[in-house]
Amino acid sequence: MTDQHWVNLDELEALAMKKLPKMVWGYYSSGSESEATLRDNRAAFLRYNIMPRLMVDVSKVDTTLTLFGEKLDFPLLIAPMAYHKLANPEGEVATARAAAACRIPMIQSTMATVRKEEVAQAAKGAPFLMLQLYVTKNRDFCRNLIMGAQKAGYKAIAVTVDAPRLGHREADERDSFHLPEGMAPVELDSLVSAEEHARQATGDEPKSAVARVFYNQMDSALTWDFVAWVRAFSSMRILVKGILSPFDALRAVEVGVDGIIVSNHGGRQLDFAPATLDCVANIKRAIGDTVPLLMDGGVRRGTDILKALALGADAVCVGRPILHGLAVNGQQGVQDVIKMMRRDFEQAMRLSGCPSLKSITRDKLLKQGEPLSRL
Ligand SMILES: Cc1cc2nc3c(=O)[nH]c(=O)nc-3n(C[C@H](O)[C@H](O)[C@H](O)COP(=O)(O)O)c2cc1C
Ligand SMILES: CC(C)CC(=O)C(=O)O
Repeated sequence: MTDQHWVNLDELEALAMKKLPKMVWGYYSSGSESEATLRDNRAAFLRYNIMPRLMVDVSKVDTTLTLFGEKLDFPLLIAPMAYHKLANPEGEVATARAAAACRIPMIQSTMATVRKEEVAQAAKGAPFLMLQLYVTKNRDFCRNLIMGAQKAGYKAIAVTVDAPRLGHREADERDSFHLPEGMAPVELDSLVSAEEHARQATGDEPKSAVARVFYNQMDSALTWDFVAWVRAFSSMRILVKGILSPFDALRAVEVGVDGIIVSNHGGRQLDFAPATLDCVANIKRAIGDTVPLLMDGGVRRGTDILKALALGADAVCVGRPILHGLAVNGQQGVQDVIKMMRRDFEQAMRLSGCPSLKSITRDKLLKQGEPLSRL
């Protein structure tokens, strides 16, 4: 297996592990505490089988969809992740170019290592950009960030609601995770000095610099009235990211969000939170067709996308494999990841007898333990 030749995302992951410094690999790959949720995100996909229906004309399969008024080539978005420059010197610029080339949206993290205006430039041609928002205690800063994104042409914000504190990632503690000198989440410039991100902990402080900065800046008092607060000054669409309970999903719809991202943060926040795939159907039942439903966590195969859609998701987001592609081969590596997922999703649609996204329905799936007679 060479850098150029990997045939699935597990092989790509192994290449990325070899290439990245231990501290970066630890940060990218880990989940919180015993990593039960991290593992379960993947295991949940294995709990479902797909019952193919045959003799359906699948000579053409239509993977396209319209989301927030824009056309996507297939139902995949790039999940927000911090610090792309840890994987490649071009950082989020390379990722954004790949999103544009593959005509899928990118969600940029608040903790990006490239400014949002530069990312917007690089993403020209992508269906749209979203800015993921970590809500800072300093609300003036937060308002400026949102208005800056609106001005730069971002279509939506995705407010991350599963992180009143950063989850306890033991690899980061062990490695005293910190950013290399000269690298910083640039949007936070006016709040946190570059030295602070690179500083090693002293005394009783959290050993991980990311945990320390997060603790000092982010607002653990965040509640649902935040949505109305944003509405009052911004016309951007508002999504919430990190929903697992159908009650929270209903509450989100009640306060007027434009979309929900079912997520447990890739198993990095509450350990023993349920696998996201297991939450999708319940949430879909609760909110119906009110707003688009996205999900992320452990999506690695075309059949995974098909399963998520069959359970009620409109689209999925993919996280770590994007960073692996970026680490192994920059923009081209990210494009290769997206292309492979698209090819494999089309294959899953063909072999299961689903020529359109609409035809991917719950009755194509059989959960472990369910009798065949359910179909
Ligand atoms: C290295 C890394 C950094 C992340 N940074 C953010 C972030 O800044 N904001 C956020 O809302 N989620 C963040 N996430 C969570 C992802 O958006 C997403 O929920 C998760 O990675 C999806 O799972 P997957 O990696 O199994 O595809 C991060 C995840 C990873 C692995
Ligand atoms: C910089 C971090 C707060 C980004 C994050 O959400 C994560 O590492 O999971």
